[in-house]
Amino acid sequence: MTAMASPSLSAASEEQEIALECRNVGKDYFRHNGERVRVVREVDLKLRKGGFLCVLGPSGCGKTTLLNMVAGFEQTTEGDILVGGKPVNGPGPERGVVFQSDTALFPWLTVRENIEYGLRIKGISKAERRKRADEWIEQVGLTQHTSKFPGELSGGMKQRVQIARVLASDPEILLMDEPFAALDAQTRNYLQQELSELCRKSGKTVLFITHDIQEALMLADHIIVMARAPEKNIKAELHVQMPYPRQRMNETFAKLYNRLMDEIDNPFKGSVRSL
Ligand SMILES: Nc1ncnc2c1ncn2[C@@H]1O[C@H](COP(=O)(O)OP(=O)(O)OP(=O)(O)O)[C@@H](O)[C@H]1O
Repeated sequence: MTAMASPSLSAASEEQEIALECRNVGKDYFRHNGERVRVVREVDLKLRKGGFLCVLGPSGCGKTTLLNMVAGFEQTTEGDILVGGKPVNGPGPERGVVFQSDTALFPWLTVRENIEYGLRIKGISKAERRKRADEWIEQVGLTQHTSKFPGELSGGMKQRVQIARVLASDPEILLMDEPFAALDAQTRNYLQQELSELCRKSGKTVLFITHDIQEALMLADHIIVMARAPEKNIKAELHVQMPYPRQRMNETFAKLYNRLMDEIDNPFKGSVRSL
């Protein structure tokens, strides 16, 4: 493994269209005692259109904070975030967010109504809403459950509704914050395959947060490893060249898994490592 300095981490070569760019992004929070804490530090990255970037790192390293800034839910303290070349100043329809928890669904609306909701806000006609919602319901395998309420669904089904709802609005970038973390292993594996296939078919750009190395290796074409404070956030990057659909039980997978494991376990060495 070679350590190498990288002034700007890049999931995109210069000639590829850039969907998302973070330039020296930092975020401070203030503790209840007034102490200022920098939780995101000097994040530089580029994500190409159609790319699948996983941000991997231990609990508390600032993954969700970074995603929230890209989503426009939080402001940066330092640096800039650009989506499609335009600065992010708040949430926008070109970014669709899938959360870890199913509380993002409206419990009083059916599966179809939940998916139609965002389309209604956008002023899309009733017939078109119905058509789009039903197409996505089918894509995520919920046709038998169209008229059920979230309370009548399993955790995996609810996450599928969230994914369908976001994809039905046709955002350019999908921002996913540990969307499968609360699911059992079997459902999680199944949904990873499903998501990977959906994203490849639709050509969506994805920023996906996880602390699960296997999940990152199943999904991403590019992985960045974040470290906890006080170091600079990004400590390593990996371009994953395994073909899709991926198999967990092969030698390359195991090798990359071990490299990432080492990287997460090891103290930060001061320059970004290319794995
Ligand atoms: N609103 C806030 N005010 C103060 N500190 C915060 C706030 N939100 C997050 N933090 C702190 O910022 C740090 C990073 O939190 P963040 O949720 O981004 O980490 P994470 O890597 O996503 O963790 P996890 O994997 O556990 O979700 C943590 O130490 C957390 O306590």
